[in-house]
Amino acid sequence: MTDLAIAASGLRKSYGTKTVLDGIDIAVPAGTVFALLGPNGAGKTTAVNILSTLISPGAGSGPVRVGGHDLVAAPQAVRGSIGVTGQFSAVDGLITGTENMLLMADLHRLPKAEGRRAAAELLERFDLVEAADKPASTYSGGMKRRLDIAMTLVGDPRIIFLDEPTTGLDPRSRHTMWQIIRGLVAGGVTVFLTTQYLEEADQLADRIAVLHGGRIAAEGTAAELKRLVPGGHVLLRFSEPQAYEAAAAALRGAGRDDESLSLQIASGGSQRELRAVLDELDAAGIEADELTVHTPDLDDVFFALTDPADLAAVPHQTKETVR
Ligand SMILES: Nc1ncnc2c1ncn2[C@@H]1O[C@H](COP(=O)(O)OP(=O)(O)OP(=O)(O)O)[C@@H](O)[C@H]1O
Repeated sequence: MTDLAIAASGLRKSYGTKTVLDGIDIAVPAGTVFALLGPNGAGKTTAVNILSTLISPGAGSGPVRVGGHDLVAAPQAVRGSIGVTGQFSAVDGLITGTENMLLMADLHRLPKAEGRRAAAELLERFDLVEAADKPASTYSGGMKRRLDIAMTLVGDPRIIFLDEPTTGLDPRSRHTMWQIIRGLVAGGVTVFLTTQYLEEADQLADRIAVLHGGRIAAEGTAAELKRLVPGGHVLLRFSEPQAYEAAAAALRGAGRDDESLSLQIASGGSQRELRAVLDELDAAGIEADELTVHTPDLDDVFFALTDPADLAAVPHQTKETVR
């Protein structure tokens, strides 16, 4: 298990009587991207804060190792191997991009020349050279976020924590950020990210854990998680009630929506299954006005696993691990 960059078992944290983390296990192999997914207030930031030594693990937590160091016994060593980009920017708007970078270099006690070299190199890498001498308050949201990550990388950490790295960014900036994260991983960095965006986890993460009610409700690759939820179907829409009724009679077992004149047929979306539906329609001489194929996406997984009603009904839901 030495190749785990982050390993935590039975991580707990409570505030007063409120249990935020109720014993979660996390194992992130070095050089991979792990996404912790959860709705607002699920405890994602709390997990990041604990793993990055900003707050202590709650009583009863199992051992936690980050970068091979024990979190409680050697917090300084952990800090030396990680970088953290929090939800709220660490960028100081009153000073320039370069000055923000040099400030980080000072915090990392880099010799002056090395600090300047690292700052220049990172500003270049994050496409901030032109803006480098302008006050950071003039930067766009995407530029500030890039500067934030560049600052995180000053000490060349091998593990980085990104708490909701693209929240509030426009689609182009979000894609740029994804490219940056992929670039980091290609360079061997381990990334622990939290996100509310399923697409983001789908795009970036090797493994995804869904946090709900203080527990990991499910964990696996995006494909494995998608397999947890049924929901693949073919949707046929009709404009003529007669055609709709005829199709419903031909496709017995299809779910009906009489208002929208649409039929839903459970399907994995394969060519063979689609052809079977079309053959039955052809045989009955019916043509649908619209046909769409819906395969389950992470949204379906998220909604299936993080229904607030579950928490009231099943306070200790079992963890689903898919391999
Ligand atoms: N210092 C604190 N004192 C009391 N309660 C806290 C404290 N920090 C966090 N909490 C509570 O713990 C819960 C989890 O918060 P956390 O910020 O970890 O969630 P999150 O998943 O990161 O949510 P978001 O997506 O909204 O940032 C919330 O209900 C929050 O109110």
